[in-house]
Amino acid sequence: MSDRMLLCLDCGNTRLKWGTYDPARRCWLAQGALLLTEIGRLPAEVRASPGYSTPAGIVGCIVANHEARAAIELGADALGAPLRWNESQAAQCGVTNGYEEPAQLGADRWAALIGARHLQPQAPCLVVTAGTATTIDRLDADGSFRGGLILPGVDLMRTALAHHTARLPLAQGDFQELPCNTRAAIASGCLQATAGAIERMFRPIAADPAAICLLSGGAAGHFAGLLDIPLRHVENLVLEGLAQIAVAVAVTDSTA
Ligand SMILES: Nc1ncnc2c1ncn2[C@@H]1O[C@H](COP(=O)(O)OP(=O)(O)O)[C@@H](O)[C@H]1O
Ligand SMILES: CC(C)(COP(=O)(O)O)[C@@H](O)C(=O)NCCC(=O)O
Ligand SMILES: [K+]
Repeated sequence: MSDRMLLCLDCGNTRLKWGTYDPARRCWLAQGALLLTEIGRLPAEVRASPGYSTPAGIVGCIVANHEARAAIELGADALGAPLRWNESQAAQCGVTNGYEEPAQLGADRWAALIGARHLQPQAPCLVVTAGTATTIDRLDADGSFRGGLILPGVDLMRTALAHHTARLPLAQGDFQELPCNTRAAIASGCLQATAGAIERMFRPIAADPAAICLLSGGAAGHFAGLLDIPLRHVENLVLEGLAQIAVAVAVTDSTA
């Protein structure tokens, strides 16, 4: 396998997250994020990052629209490295996919499950990514993805209330146990809905002392403190999975 750097790209519905990965030392050189409106800056950002050299390859996952996809493909051309979009599959990197139609599972959820499998190989995991949407996915200790939930992300919940009611503002309130004003009631309701769904999904695995919830995504910090379950925060679990996929792909390509 080439020891050259690999670039991983996770394009969600709000932001493009990127990371440069050193496969020889198995560590990140740099990570960053751009709003979808800033995708054109990707080549410049990545080139300016610590330890940059032309990547041997780029592995990405995308759940955003065609415009974002086309812009990223242009960026990959500018960086002079081949780009491979990873899709959800029936099995990959030690994870098997329990979805009725494996390809229907969001490619970001799939990569996050692979990241979880790598970081907690022996444990039953609840894999939570809190972004535009919040996803709550169950991964058993043998690597089987058993199914999961899609909720509006915490910001989307607040936005939906503001857009579809006459009297509710776009609230930025703090969390309160028993809110006594509208802003705190909205903010706390959205956070409790999310935390409650996570804790409910954790219940079936809670008896296993190794069971853990892996929490990632840009909105994770809003409710992490509310969760009363074993928790590990991972800065970007999707990128962790993409790095494992990129290494596996590079091995396959070099032996083909
Ligand atoms: N600087 C920021 N810009 C945009 N969203 C942010 C920022 N900081 C935190 N967030 C939160 O992160 C969420 C986006 O997280 P992210 O994991 O990038 O989502 P996605 O994968 O859907 O693009 C937003 O909905 C918001 O709650
Ligand atoms: C659920 C999602 C919208 C999450 O997207 P994100 O919050 O990361 O932008 C995305 O994973 C998706 O479009 N999934 C396809 C449907 C599915 O997973 O069943
Ligand atoms: K998500």
